[in-house]
Amino acid sequence: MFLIASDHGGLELKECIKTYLKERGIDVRDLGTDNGDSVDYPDFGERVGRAVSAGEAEKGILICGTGIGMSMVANKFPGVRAALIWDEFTARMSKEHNNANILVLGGRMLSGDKARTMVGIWLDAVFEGGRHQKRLDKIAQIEDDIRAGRL
Ligand SMILES: O=C(CO)[C@H](O)[C@H](O)[C@H](O)COP(=O)(O)O
Repeated sequence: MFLIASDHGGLELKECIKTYLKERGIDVRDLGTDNGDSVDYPDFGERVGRAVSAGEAEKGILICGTGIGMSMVANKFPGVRAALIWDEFTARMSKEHNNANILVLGGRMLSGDKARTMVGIWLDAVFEGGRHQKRLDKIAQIEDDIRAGRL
C-alpha cells in the first residue's frame, strides 16, 4: 500500500502528487487532510508513520509547509526512514543511499513540476545496499537499544 497525507500547508501539492502517482498507475491512499482548514501536522504525519512502521504500508509521502514538522513526526516511528528532500540530487540519494520509505516534501517550497520530478526520481531509483545497508543497520540498532532501555 502507498499512503499520502498532508496538513493545510501541503494540501495543494498533495493533490498534484496524487495526480502524478495515479498517472503512473500507483494506487495511493490519502489519509488527509482534505480541506484547507488549519490543522496540526503531527496528527497526519502519525497516520503514515504508524502504518509504515507497522508494515501495513510499504511507502508514504508526507507534505507540510516546509516538510520539517512532518519529518520530525515520521522519524519517531521505528523502521521509518523519512527523508526531507528539496532537489533532484537529494531525491536520488534518499533512495540510493538511505532507502527512504517515506518521502517528505515542503508544500510551500516546491513547484508542482519540480515535486513531480523529484517523486519520480525517488520511485525509480534503486537502493545500493553494501556500505549503505551497514549504516541503516546501525540506525535500526539504535532503535532497538532505545526500546530496550540501553540508550
Ligand atoms: O511546515 C509546517 C511544519 O513544519 C506546517 O505546514 C505548518 O503549516 C507551518 O508550521 C505553518 O503553520 P501555519 O499554521 O499555516 O502558520
